[in-house]
Amino acid sequence: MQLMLPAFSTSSNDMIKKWETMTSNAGSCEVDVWSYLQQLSADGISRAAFGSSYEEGRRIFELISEQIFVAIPVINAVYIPGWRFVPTKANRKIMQIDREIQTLLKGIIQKRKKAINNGEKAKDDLLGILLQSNTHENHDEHDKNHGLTLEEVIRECKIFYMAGRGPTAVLLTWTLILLGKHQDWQARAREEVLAMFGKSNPNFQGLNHLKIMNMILQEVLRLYPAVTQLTRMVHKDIKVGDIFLPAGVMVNLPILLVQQDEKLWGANAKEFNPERFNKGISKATEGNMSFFSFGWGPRICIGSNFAMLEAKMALALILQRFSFELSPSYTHAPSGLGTLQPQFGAYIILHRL
Ligand code: HEM
Repeated sequence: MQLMLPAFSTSSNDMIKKWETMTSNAGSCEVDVWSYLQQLSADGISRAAFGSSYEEGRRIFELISEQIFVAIPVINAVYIPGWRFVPTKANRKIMQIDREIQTLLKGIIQKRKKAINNGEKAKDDLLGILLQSNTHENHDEHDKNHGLTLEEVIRECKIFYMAGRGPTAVLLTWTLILLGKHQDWQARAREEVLAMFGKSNPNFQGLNHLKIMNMILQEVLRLYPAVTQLTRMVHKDIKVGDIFLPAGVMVNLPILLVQQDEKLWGANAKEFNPERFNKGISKATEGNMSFFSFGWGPRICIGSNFAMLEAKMALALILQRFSFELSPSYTHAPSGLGTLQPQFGAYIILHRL
């Protein structure tokens, strides 16, 4: 994870520089932080996973967003087996975008493979790690018996790209909104950051020791989980408590509802109170399975440490340089399509420190 820190630092500092320019005249300005944080998180995942900056990978991001936009109505429609192979307008668009993404990613991968074959050291990013493990395992990219095929490497990169860029922006956005509203917690978080780093660039060890910030991020994840629900299929008949679940049944796990349930979290379940995480997650949950913003079990999010480190880096840099409050033009309207997003943006007033 430590190797990813320079990527997070570069992306966050790029965003901070833009905000500094915007506040340079009046000392303060109103910003819709949602769009900046989406770009920050896209940039972070791009640099960390592909070593390419957001600017270079912009076309890929545009394509993935376009594909999701076209695919959502198709996914939400009544399921008909084999329908996705019927050449409807939407299906043809999805396939065309897919081909374009594959071509772009193939270009990046092939450039890297050439460099590795020419004796260059593999880069310390996800793609570099996948390709290097493949050069040991698999000298023939079409040999399906060893290592990953080129298509599989592409698929892995695409999953990372898609799974990694959205939720961290969501976490950071709700954090700024809540800290904009709860000035006492913003002040406590800033005090901790300044005591740890002063105005210097945050380092890995320091970020891992920010207790107040960790409590704040846990509480934001509890109240505004980026992924609001999970679905699982029951594979064999099972009894859970008094409920019998036959094989084949789909079960919905409503993360958001469980994490705000008063029976599990007490009468103040819906209030923002990071203090509840003061003694860690197991104390806060009293041993219940009531906090699972990153999922649970074998399919738990593999990017949770990545997301927390990126969020801490960005938040520490913001707190060092700005104080902020909610703008009167902010409308609170969390919307749950895909991830839990602020439907009308996240308008914050930034003040230069
Ligand atoms: C605050 C940020 C994030 C949240 C709240 C989050 C949440 C989740 C959740 C709820 C799941 C589903 C787990 C399950 O089915 O049990 C998941 C899966 C996944 N996440 Fe994240 N995630 C975040 C950031 C990231 C990042 C930054 C990456 C990549 C670097 C990432 C990569 C993945 C992948 C690849 C999966 C699929 C794992 C699998 O199916 O085996 N996530 N995430």
